[in-house]
Amino acid sequence: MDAQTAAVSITGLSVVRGKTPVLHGLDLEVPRGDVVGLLGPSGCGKSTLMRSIVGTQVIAGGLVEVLGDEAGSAALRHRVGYMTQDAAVYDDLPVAANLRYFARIIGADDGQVQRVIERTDLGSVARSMAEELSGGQRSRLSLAVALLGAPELLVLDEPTVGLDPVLRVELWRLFAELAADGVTLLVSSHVMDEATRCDSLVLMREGRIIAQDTPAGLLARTGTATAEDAFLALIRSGEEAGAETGAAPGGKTAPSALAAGPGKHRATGETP
Ligand SMILES: Nc1ncnc2c1ncn2[C@@H]1O[C@H](COP(=O)(O)OP(=O)(O)OP(=O)(O)O)[C@@H](O)[C@H]1O
Repeated sequence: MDAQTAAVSITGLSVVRGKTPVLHGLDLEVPRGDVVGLLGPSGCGKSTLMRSIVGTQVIAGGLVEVLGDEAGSAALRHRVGYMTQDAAVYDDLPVAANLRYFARIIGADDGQVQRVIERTDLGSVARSMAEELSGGQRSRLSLAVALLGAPELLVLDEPTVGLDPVLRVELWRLFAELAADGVTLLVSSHVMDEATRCDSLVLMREGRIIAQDTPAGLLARTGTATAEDAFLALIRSGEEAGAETGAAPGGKTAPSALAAGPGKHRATGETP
């Protein structure tokens, strides 16, 4: 996969946060137009990987290329949307005013504000204060902010956390609609049952990618029925391989599934 087809191309990404090595030489390719699930237990490095992709993370080594440009470069400002775990909206502003504010910052017009309100089905609460929104509406407002500027890549950090199953299904339906329009989505979650909604899955553990495959491929390869069991089977096989070779557990247990490709640029970020 080259830069024409890959939305994200990462080679040898290492990140140290504080004094702790958090990512250990990751290789990753995200195909354009796919919904890619980034799954793994809390603390495994999902947010750090996402921050590296959107260019807000200082990296210790490696190459991160996004839509053919260096991660975090000005050329990507309108092409990449990022939704962090905490809703970054103003509680004391109405929904529409929040969106108009963020639209001004990136130079998007009011037509775009209207478009993302419709897209995220927030029309009925457009005049409500953000603090009055339900959890699901608040998540959709954060998503609406990320959608301003019509990004080609959406990086969504645990967008469904804290939502009930019905709202989660609604949000995943919206992700599928966006992907059908050609948007690439990288969506993190530690809810394994969301895996089935993705075109492909990236499983992480302890700062390493232990598998990248389609949901069906992952189940077939591990002989399991759920993503959760597949994850556990991969960990077990990694530990067994580690015991045989003397390698540390949690290392790459499925290197053949990793489609590493040549990144061209070194990513630079703003925060450690
Ligand atoms: N500012 C920081 N300084 C030092 N270590 C940090 C910092 N932020 C995160 N870490 C550590 O980096 C590791 C990866 O954190 P990260 O937030 O990327 O994990 P995550 O998989 O997204 O977790 P979660 O699912 O809980 O959000 C964790 O061990 C965490 O403690």
